[in-house]
Amino acid sequence: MNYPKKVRLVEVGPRDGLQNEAKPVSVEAKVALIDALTAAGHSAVEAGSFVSPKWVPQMANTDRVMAEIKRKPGVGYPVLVPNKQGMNGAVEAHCEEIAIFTAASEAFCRKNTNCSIDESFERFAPVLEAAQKHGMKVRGYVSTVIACPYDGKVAPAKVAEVSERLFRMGCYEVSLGDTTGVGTPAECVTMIDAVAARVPREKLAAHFHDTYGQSLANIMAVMERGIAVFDTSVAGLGGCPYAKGASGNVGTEDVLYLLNGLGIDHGVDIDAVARAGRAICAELGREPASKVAQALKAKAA
Ligand SMILES: CC(C)(COP(=O)([O-])OP(=O)([O-])OC[C@H]1O[C@@H](n2cnc3c(N)ncnc32)[C@H](O)[C@@H]1OP(=O)([O-])[O-])[C@@H](O)C(=O)NCCC(=O)NCCSC(=O)C[C@@](C)(O)CC(=O)[O-]
Repeated sequence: MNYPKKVRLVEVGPRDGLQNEAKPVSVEAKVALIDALTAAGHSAVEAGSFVSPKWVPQMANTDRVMAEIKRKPGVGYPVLVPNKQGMNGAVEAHCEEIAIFTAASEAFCRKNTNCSIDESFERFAPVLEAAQKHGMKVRGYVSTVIACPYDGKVAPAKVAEVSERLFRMGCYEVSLGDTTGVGTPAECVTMIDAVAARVPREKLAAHFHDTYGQSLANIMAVMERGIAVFDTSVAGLGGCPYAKGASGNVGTEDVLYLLNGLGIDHGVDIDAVARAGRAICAELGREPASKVAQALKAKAA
């Protein structure tokens, strides 16, 4: 097997994990979660979004979260920014990294951000300009890289085209999102290879949701194709407000357990992540979705 020796995880639980939860989560609980995930050894923790509070109410307190977290040197705390207005919020909150997001399918892009794919890039232009001015790093997301909940199957060539636009625009990394978690390993490899023909492989990350239980198999398949950055969510929290039925991101604990078994370096303490997961699940009044988190919870009881 040709796996990377080292993998970098981007913990997206505080943003992707929480954005779909109906119960409002306090600033204090979000700050405690982000600080605990940082202390667990993560080098990137996505901390929130500067989007419309009418569209995604759960992210409305991101400015206060950014003001209160203990920012550890060397750790990235990206926030989602869809447009200039969101960028103004990120600048005011002294964010050092943002993530811009679009999709490979027109229907999802419109449902998610109320604009076409081309229009999303028009919105990004002033955002990138401001990011350069303020010395902020910019990550890019492409949603619906396998299928769209409205338009069906998505062509790998379209994913490659959108990814290349983000990369050429100045994103240091492009994260490829199987938003609804429908992909299987063979489809994911085909998609990754198509994108890697236009964007260097080492600039790509994979963002899998576990709706159909394929995410660990997909991670193994794309690791063999040279992908070494994965977005994961503590306790397997998550879903997308604009993709009905999509379940959580692949659980951080599940991925750490897999990587530990393969002897792949990652720098994150699985028990500390699991404790952070139990705390936020208690706050939400729900059980962890991640299988490994469930097993560790039973062991700890
Ligand atoms: C993109 C917009 C803002 C366009 O929304 P819009 O309605 O088209 O924007 P608008 O410019 O016409 O403005 C309308 C109202 O929104 C306000 N507004 C406008 N922009 C902002 C802003 N930045 N922050 C706060 N407020 C904003 C603006 O001030 C105005 O307020 P009003 O006058 O009605 O009171 C909206 O569609 C939106 O917020 N969508 C939510 C997008 C989102 O957060 N989706 C979930 C994250 S993406 C995801 O989960 C996928 C990913 C990344 O994880 C990968 C994967 O799995 O696929």
